[in-house]
Amino acid sequence: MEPATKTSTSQVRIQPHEAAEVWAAVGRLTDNRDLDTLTPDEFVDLANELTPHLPADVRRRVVEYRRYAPDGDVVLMRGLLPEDVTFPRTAAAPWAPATGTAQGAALLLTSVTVMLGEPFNYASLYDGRLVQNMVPVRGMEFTQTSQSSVGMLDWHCEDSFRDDRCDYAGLLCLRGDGSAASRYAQAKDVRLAPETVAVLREPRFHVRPDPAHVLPGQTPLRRLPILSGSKSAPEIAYDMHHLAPIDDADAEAAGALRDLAECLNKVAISHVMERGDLLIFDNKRVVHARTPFDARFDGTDRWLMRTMICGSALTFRRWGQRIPV
Ligand SMILES: O=C(O)CCC(=O)C(=O)O
Ligand SMILES: [Fe+2]
Repeated sequence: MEPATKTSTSQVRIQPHEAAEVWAAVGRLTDNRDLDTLTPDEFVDLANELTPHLPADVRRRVVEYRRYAPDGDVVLMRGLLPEDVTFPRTAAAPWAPATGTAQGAALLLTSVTVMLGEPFNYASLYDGRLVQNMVPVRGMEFTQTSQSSVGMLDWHCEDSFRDDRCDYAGLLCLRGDGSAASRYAQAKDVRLAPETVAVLREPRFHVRPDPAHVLPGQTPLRRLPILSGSKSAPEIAYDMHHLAPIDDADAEAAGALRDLAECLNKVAISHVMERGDLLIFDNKRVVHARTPFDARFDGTDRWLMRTMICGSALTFRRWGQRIPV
């Protein structure tokens, strides 16, 4: 088993002159427009136009990751944002519209992730904004949402309560915080007794909706196995706080969940996101978390932008819209 001190599965370093060239292309394509006036489809179309301007190595590595993930289910790109670009104050909410140079960062993030499929968001999450801000929010410090800070954001996959949850998510860091480590654990690194794995592969669990979603009425609990898929590329659906055995008396299932939580901590990969880091993870094969950090709420707090990606053209066409309900 790999030691827990690993920092990432795969890294791509973007050179300063490459980042400057891409940023210049962002400027040309934006052409002084307010990108917030574009529809989500128009925004993604524009991001697609930016993609050919990305460094060839970035494009090659993203396609390789999508096809074979040869170096693992998490990929980290570093140095995507030029050092001399300044960003506005950290957004005040996940759904706050990007302004000024932050619009360019959102476009850049989308130009990379669009190589994996269709960027989307649910109408129920953060006002359905395509690019969301992962920022601390006052009063939300101890929640199990991206708005938390002094509280640990525990192990989860994005939106396990939906069977059409995203295939990938991309996180671009505009402003880092030295104490906040993003943590990842890959399903393929999980080592458990065969009988525990067998329990986790049975649909003996159900998951509650993520509290970050604004949902009408009672959403039914989704019944699911925690582990699925092939042995060589296993899939995982996990949310430490919102998942439980369907049967309260199912001690075997509860025990398997405990063993899994312990194992995830052992195989965790940690990375402190710095400005210009773009982290992409496979939401079907990786669970993630974030360690506590202090928020000042003064415009200088940690700021990541996130997009979620649907890798299936079929699912995307079924939704019939980029912001499905
Ligand atoms: O802030 C991070 O590193 C991850 C945030 C996250 O996982 C979330 O908002 O769901
Ligand atoms: Fe998350």
